[in-house]
Amino acid sequence: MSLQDRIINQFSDSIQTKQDAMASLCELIEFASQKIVEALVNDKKVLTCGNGGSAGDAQHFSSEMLNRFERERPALPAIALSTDTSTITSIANDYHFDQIFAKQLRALGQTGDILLVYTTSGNSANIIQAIKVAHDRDMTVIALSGKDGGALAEVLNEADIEIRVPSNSTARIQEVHLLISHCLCDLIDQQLFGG
Ligand SMILES: O=C(CO)[C@@H](O)[C@H](O)[C@H](O)[C@H](O)COP(=O)(O)O
Ligand SMILES: [Zn+2]
Repeated sequence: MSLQDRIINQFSDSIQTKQDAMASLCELIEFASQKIVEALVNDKKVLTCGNGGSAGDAQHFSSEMLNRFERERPALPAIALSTDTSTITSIANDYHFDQIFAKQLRALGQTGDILLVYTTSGNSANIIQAIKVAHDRDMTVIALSGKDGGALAEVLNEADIEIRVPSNSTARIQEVHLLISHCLCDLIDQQLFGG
């Protein structure tokens, strides 16, 4: 296969995964946006986390909340738990990597806040630990996942929302997670500030 054929395959797979996700996930994305809006109008905030490329997704979403998405509007409260290297390295060094998000959440998470997690496998232990702390704090969890949902699917409760991308490819799932993040930003702005 030529290099250009490989590119065409990547684009085709990405387009197909997005079409599959569009067909199955619209209602859940709408519901997740309503949960976030409900938290924001009650002076709560969104905390985000993920590993690797998903750490970037978490940071990407929080920056669009704190700064702006596509229109001028007031800043919205969000914190990415994957950005503070001093805190992350000290928690991992002194305790365990599994605790890097959970310990921050114990300090920053409050009842009614939203924990927005990004994980393609659903099996990242530090995400599972963060979800357990979120439940202790009566926070709602919104999980952007993929594959078979992994261990995450078993720790979520009925008040949480799992948006599982129908794919087994980490890259394809991440590409759809980014699109879902942008949908959430658009829907949040629309519900809070109108059209
Ligand atoms: O971006 C990529 C692969 O596309 C990687 O950095 C990937 O995010 C990392 O392997 C993560 O550790 C995977 O974590 P998860 O999605 O299984 O929770
Ligand atoms: Zn990636």
